[in-house]
Amino acid sequence: MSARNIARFWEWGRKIICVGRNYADHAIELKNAIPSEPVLFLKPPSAYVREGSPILLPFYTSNLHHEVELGVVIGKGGTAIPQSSAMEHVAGYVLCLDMTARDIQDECKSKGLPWTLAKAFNTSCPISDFIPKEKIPNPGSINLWLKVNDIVKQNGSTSQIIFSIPYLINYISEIISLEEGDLILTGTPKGVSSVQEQDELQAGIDGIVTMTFKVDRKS
Ligand SMILES: CC(=O)CC(=O)C(=O)O
Ligand SMILES: [Mg+2]
Repeated sequence: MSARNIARFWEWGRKIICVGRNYADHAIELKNAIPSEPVLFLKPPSAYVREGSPILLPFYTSNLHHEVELGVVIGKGGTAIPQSSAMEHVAGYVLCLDMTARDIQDECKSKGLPWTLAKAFNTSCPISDFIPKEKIPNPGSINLWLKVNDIVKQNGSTSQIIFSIPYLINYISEIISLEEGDLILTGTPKGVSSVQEQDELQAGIDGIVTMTFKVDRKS
C-alpha cells in the first residue's frame, strides 16, 4: 500500500474550518461588525470540488456568491498549539472559494439559525492544486484575486487579515483539535458578488497558482 500524499489531502475526508469576517473591508461591505474574536464555521469534505468539475448551484438559492480565500493545509495535528510553533503544523496552502448562498445566509442570520445551508452544500469549496509551504514563504503578504467572466471582482492582500495564521491555528486548536489533512479557510477580502449558471470563475495567487471553475446547475 502506498503512503498517503498530503498533496491529495482533500481525498482524506478531513475537516474544513472556515474563518469569517477576517478582512475588515469585507465585513464592512456586508454591514457586519468587525469581529473581536474569529468567527468560525465548518464545511464537510463533500464540499470539495476540483478543476474540471463544475460548481453546482443549489436549487434553493437565487444569490450564490464567490469568496476567494487562502486555505492553510495542516500537516501535523495538535491541540492547543502555541502561536510560536503554529507554522510547524502547516504543510502548505491552496487557493479556495468559499461559495456562499447569500440570500440563505441572510435569512439564517435574521432567524438566528446556523449557516449550514448557505455554506456547506456539495461543491461549496472549490480548491486549487496543493501549494507546498516553501512556495509561499510569507503567507501574510500575498495577493489573491478573482474574476467572473474575465472581470476582476476581488483583489486583496492577506496583509489585511485581522487574525493571522498562527493566531488562527492557536485559537481553533484550543477548541477543535487539528489533524493532518485539515484545511483552514482564512476569510475573504471585499468584492464578493453574485454568480449565474454558465459563469466562468478564475482565481489566482500572484505568481503562484491560478484555477478556473464553471458554474452549472445539477442535471
Ligand atoms: C459573512 C461571511 O460569509 C463570512 C465569510 O465567509 C468570510 O470569508 O468573511
Ligand atoms: Mg468566507
